[in-house]
Amino acid sequence: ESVTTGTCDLQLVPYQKLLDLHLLAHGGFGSVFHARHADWLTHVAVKCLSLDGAISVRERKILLREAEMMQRARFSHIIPILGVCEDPEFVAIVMEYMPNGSLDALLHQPWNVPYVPWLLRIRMLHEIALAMNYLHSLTPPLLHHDLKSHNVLLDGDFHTKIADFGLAKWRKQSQFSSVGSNPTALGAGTVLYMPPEAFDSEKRTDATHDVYSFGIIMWEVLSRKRPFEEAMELLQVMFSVRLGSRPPLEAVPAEVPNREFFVDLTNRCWAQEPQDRPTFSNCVTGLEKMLRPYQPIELICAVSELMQKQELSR
Ligand SMILES: CNC(=O)c1cc(Oc2ccc(NC(=O)Nc3ccc(SCC(=O)O)c(F)c3)c(F)c2)ccn1
Repeated sequence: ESVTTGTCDLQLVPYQKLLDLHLLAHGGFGSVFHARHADWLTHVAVKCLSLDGAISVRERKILLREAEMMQRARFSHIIPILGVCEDPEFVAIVMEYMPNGSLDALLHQPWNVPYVPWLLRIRMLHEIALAMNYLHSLTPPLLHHDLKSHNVLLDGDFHTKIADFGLAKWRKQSQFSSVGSNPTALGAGTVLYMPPEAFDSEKRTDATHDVYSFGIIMWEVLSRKRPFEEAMELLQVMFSVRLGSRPPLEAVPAEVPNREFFVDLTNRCWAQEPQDRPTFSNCVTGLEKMLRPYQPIELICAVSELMQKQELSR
């Protein structure tokens, strides 16, 4: 019993197989629950659209479109979809549960995570660039347009998985829906990762929009600071970004290995002119060079060091 979308089929998950459902995240247009699957014996994340009451035809269509997109986006560093639940009174997407939460939480909760090894940070940036390079190399390219640290999730081994909660805004009906009209209606976090051209209602953003967002994420990973946290208003961020202002590169610590490379790559990713930004394949090539000098065992030690310190600070 499965739903065929695109190449391989999705499992149809009966609602009664989802045990111990409890709320993980809630937004204007949807909710995400944690659950255990009765047969698979694994933890799953379940996303349903929580519009008023009954499941509308429109709601079902939107969720199935998201499932198709996730199906099309299947890749090693993109959150894996496991199935869809299509009961009369409950329609949802079932996907892998990410036990280590979001990159945003890892970076900005120093009391929980006192230290994030540089080597692990470089691996994370490399994996995000790989995932985005994959999306952009699909035909037609799959543009994310909401890449932010909140949408980067971490599995049990702290490997990154690109996600798109999309709870605060209507699913992208078209890739080129310009947000110039009312960007502050989007989730607050979104504006911080939007390139200057996105604030021009005439202009359409393209693949370089995601590269700009990646530049902001790179700064955030290396500085462990929130971008533009000094700004009082999102409108301030929009105007200053359009005038060329960016988070301060001095916040990238001196002890970052190959600091010059990261400062340069960050500057190029968040360039004011879209055509001056690198492609994700350029980013992957550069980041791979940064990882090459390390032995695999060093990464394993970095992850276990993080786990131990996280354990201690619990
Ligand atoms: C502690 N652990 C957790 O809290 C947790 C929460 C969790 O919640 C969700 C996260 C993401 C999604 N949905 C989603 O990722 N959809 C989607 C759509 C399109 C594309 S393709 C690119 C694009 O077009 O954006 C794509 F890559 C992804 C969701 F439904 C639930 C999942 C796992 N663990």
